[in-house]
Amino acid sequence: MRASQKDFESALRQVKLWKKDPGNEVKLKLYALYKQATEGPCNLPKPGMMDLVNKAKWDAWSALGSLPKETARENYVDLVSSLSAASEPPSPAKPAADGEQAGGDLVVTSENHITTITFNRPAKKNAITTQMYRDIMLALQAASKDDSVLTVLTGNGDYYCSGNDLTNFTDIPPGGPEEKARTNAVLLREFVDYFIDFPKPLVAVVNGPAVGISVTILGLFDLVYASDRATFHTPFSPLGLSPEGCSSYTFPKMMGPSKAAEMLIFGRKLTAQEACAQGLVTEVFPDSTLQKEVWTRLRAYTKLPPNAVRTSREVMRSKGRERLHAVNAEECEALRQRWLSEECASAVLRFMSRKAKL
Ligand SMILES: CCCCCCCCCCC/C=C/C(=O)SCCNC(=O)CCNC(=O)[C@H](O)C(C)(C)COP(=O)(O)OP(=O)(O)OC[C@H]1O[C@@H](n2cnc3c(N)ncnc32)[C@H](O)[C@@H]1OP(=O)(O)O
Repeated sequence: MRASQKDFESALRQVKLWKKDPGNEVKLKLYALYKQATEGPCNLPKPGMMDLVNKAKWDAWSALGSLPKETARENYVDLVSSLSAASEPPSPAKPAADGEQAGGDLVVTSENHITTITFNRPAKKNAITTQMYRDIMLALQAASKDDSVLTVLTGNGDYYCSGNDLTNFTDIPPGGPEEKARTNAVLLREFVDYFIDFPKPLVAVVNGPAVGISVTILGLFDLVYASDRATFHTPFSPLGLSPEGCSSYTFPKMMGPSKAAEMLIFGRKLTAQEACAQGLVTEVFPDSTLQKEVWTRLRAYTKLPPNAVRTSREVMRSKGRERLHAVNAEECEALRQRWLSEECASAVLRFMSRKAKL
């Protein structure tokens, strides 16, 4: 099968997520194939004998002779997929040595029939930018059609996600705040709709604290596995906001109205154990074993007959879907109005001037 540009880009992202160093020999092979695939045959002058690293790279690249770019691309994808298949579960993305984040703010990988979407903005506690909302929708769209059985959301670094990036509210378009609020409401509704309509089991691996919209949408997930370091916080009132992600419906249903009110109206932060007791979290794991235990379990789940899994999920979900869409529409309209409020504007300003922390 020929590797497309998309396969190649996905392989490049996957390499950045490898936890283990594959060794110099593999790295040289990957380097040479990458250069051949993107630039064609090596026509650089040979580095001097003492320039050991660059000479090794030059040798590896030159050894590919006139191999066509497409073949190099294909060989690169094949090599990455063979090495990934033999490796450990997908590891959280690691920041590059110079502090730059590998793989962009959102990293999507697919292996062992699991598509993993990783928030990868650890320096900002994985706050979700407008671009990330769009990329999550694209990733869900692709995951709904790929050969994966499960789709996982997780975070890289110490946080799962600190919710909506509060600077999303600061670029005001020519149409003024009203236009911004209207556009945001439409986009938010579309974003949440993706979760409501997603056809495969959705799993959250909550590796650390979760805030705002990253918590509310958990009510639309099938499984929520959490580290014992995770906390669950929806500080909407202090921000002059109101709940979204269908949480105004899913949370009271799941935990009862008064526990939901404590979280969604009064902003009470839950520990992972409390969230588990309230039904928001499926199971809590010690932070040190979360990754190993969860990925082993998820891999076992992918071995179940996929059509049976999908059918069971569909019969469990179909009855509530229409209701969820109506709730989503209502929540987004309430938020459109909240975004135009003085309470919300001052909360965002307070955060921007760093006087406010949760
Ligand atoms: C397609 C759809 C597009 C539509 C867009 C519409 C948006 C829809 C939104 C729906 C409604 C809103 C839902 C929410 O999610 S509300 C919750 C918002 N989140 C917060 O209020 C959290 C704010 N952050 C904090 O309080 C603290 O940062 C936190 C407790 C999370 C961590 O504190 P800590 O002291 O450990 O770390 P720092 O504060 O120093 O943070 C490190 C850097 O990260 C930046 N940061 C963290 N969180 C956010 C955030 N949510 N938005 C922007 N930036 C964030 C923080 O500023 C630090 O940056 P610097 O190092 O540069 O100072």
